[in-house]
Amino acid sequence: MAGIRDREKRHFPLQQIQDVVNLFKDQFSDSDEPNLAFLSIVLGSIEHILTVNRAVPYNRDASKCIEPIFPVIQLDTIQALFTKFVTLVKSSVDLTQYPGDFATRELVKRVSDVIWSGLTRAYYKDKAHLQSLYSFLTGNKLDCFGVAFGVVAAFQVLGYKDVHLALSEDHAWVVFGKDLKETAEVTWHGKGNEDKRGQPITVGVSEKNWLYLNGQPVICSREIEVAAIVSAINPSINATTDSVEMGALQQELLWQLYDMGHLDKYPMALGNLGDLEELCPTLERPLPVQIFDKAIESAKTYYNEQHVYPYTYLGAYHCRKGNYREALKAWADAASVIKKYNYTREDEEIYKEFLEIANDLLPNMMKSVAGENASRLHGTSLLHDPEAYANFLRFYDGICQWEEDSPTPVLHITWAKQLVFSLGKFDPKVRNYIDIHGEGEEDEEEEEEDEEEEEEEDRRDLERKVPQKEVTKGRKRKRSHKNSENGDEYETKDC
Ligand SMILES: CC1(C)CN=C(N2CCN(c3ncnc4sc(CCF)cc34)CC2)S1
Repeated sequence: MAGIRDREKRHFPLQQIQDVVNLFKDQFSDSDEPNLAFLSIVLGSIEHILTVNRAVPYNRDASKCIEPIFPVIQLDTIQALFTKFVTLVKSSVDLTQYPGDFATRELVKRVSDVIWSGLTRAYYKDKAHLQSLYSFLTGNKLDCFGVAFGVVAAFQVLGYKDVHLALSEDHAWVVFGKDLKETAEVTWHGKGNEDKRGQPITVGVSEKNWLYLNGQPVICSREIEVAAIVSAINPSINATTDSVEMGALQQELLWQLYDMGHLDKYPMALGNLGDLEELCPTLERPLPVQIFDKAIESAKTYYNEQHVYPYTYLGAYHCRKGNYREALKAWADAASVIKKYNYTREDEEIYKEFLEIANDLLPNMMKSVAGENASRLHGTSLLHDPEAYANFLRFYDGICQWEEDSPTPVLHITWAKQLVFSLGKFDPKVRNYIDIHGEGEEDEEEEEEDEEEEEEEDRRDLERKVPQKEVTKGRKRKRSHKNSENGDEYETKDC
C-alpha cells in the first residue's frame, strides 16, 4: 500500500467542494486502488469542521446562522492522521506469521481486534459522526459501520486485495479469501447483542434472515467502498439543522460515483442520492423518483428482490409529496419483500420501519384523504380505488406472512387497531372490484384435498419412524425470548 503520493498531495490545501471532487476523481484515474484510509480521513475532517466543531460565529439572531465558507484542509493534518493509522496497523500485525496472498480468518480476527482495541471503553455508539477514520484517530470512537470499514482500510494498508466490505441494510461484515468465498463478522450489531467477531456468516445464519439479506448483501469493490463512505457522510449539525456545504459535497461526490457506474449495485446509495435531490435538485439530473426506481431495478437485477429499503425510500418520498396511491404501492412492494423473511430479535430497524408505516403514516394518510370532500363526492378518492385497496391488503398480507414461521411475533394490538381504522376508511363498494387470489392458487376444494393428503402422508411417515406417538397438529410458535446478553452496557448504533 503506497502512502500519500503527489497524486494526492497536489490537491491540497482543499479550499472548496470542487477541490474534494477533483481529489476523488483523481483517485479513480489510474490502475491504483483508491486509498480508503486517506479518503475516509479527508471526509471525516471536513465533516468534523462543518458539523461538530463549527468554529463559525453565529450572529445574535441564531436563526440566521452564518454558513461557514468551506474549511481549508491542510495536507499536513491529513498526512499526520494517515501516518498514525498506517503505523498503528503495521506495528500491530506481524505479517511474517501470515504467509500467502490471501487473508486468513485468524488474520481477519487479529485486524478486527486492532481496530476494536483502539476504541475507548464505553461511549454512546449511536451518536452521529462516528463513521470515519478521522473519528477513530482523533476520538477513538467508531460506530459499527465504521469498525467494519476500518478493518477493510487496514487490510488495504497491509497490502491485501481480497478483503472487502459486505453490506446489508442494517449490518456490515467482510468477505475474503480466494474468490471472496469466506465471510467473517468484524463488528457488533444492535444493542446488548454479544458480538460474533471472527465467526463466518453461514447459509444457516443468513437464510430467510433480513439482517443478512438472505445471502444477497452488497459485496463491495474498492470503488463501492468509496461509495459507502460517501453515502455514510452525515451532514447533520443537530436534530433540526444540516450543513448545506456538507450535504452539497455528499451530493456532488455521489453524482461523480453515479457517473462512473459505482452506484449501479448499491441501492441504498441511490436512495440517499434520491433524498438529497429532493432537498436540493441538481439541474439536468434525473428526478428523485427516477433515482429511486434505479435503486429498485438494481435490487431486482443484482439482489434477487431481497432488499426492502429501495421501496421504503420510494414510499416515504411519495408520502411526503402527497402521492398516496403511489406510496401505498411502494409500501405493498416493500411488504412483498419482507414476507420472504422470518422476523428475528435483531431485526428491530426494519420492524420500526413497518411499524411507522402501518401505525403512523398510513392512518394519517387515510385521515387526510377521508377529509377531502371534493374527491370523495366525485368518487375519485383513493377510498374508492380498487387498486389502492388491493395494495393496502397486499401490504398487510405481507406483514402477516412475515410473522408466519417467525420465532418472534410482529403484530400486537396496536397493529390490529390501526388496521381496523385504516381499513374502515375504504368505501365498502371497493370490495366488489377486486379479485383476491394468490398467484397459482388452486380452487378451494382442490386445495383442501391436497392438504388432507399431505397430513395423511405426514402421519404415515411419522408412524413409520415413531410408532404410537401423538402427532402435534400445526405449528407451535415459540414466544420470543430476549436472552439478556451480558457484555458492555452501552448504546450502539445498529449496523
Ligand atoms: C428508507 C430509509 C428508512 C431511509 N434511510 C435509510 N438508510 C439510510 C442509509 N443507510 C445506509 N446507506 C448506505 N449504506 C449503508 S450500509 C448500512 C448497514 C450498516 F453498515 C446502512 C447503509 C441505511 C438505510 S433506509
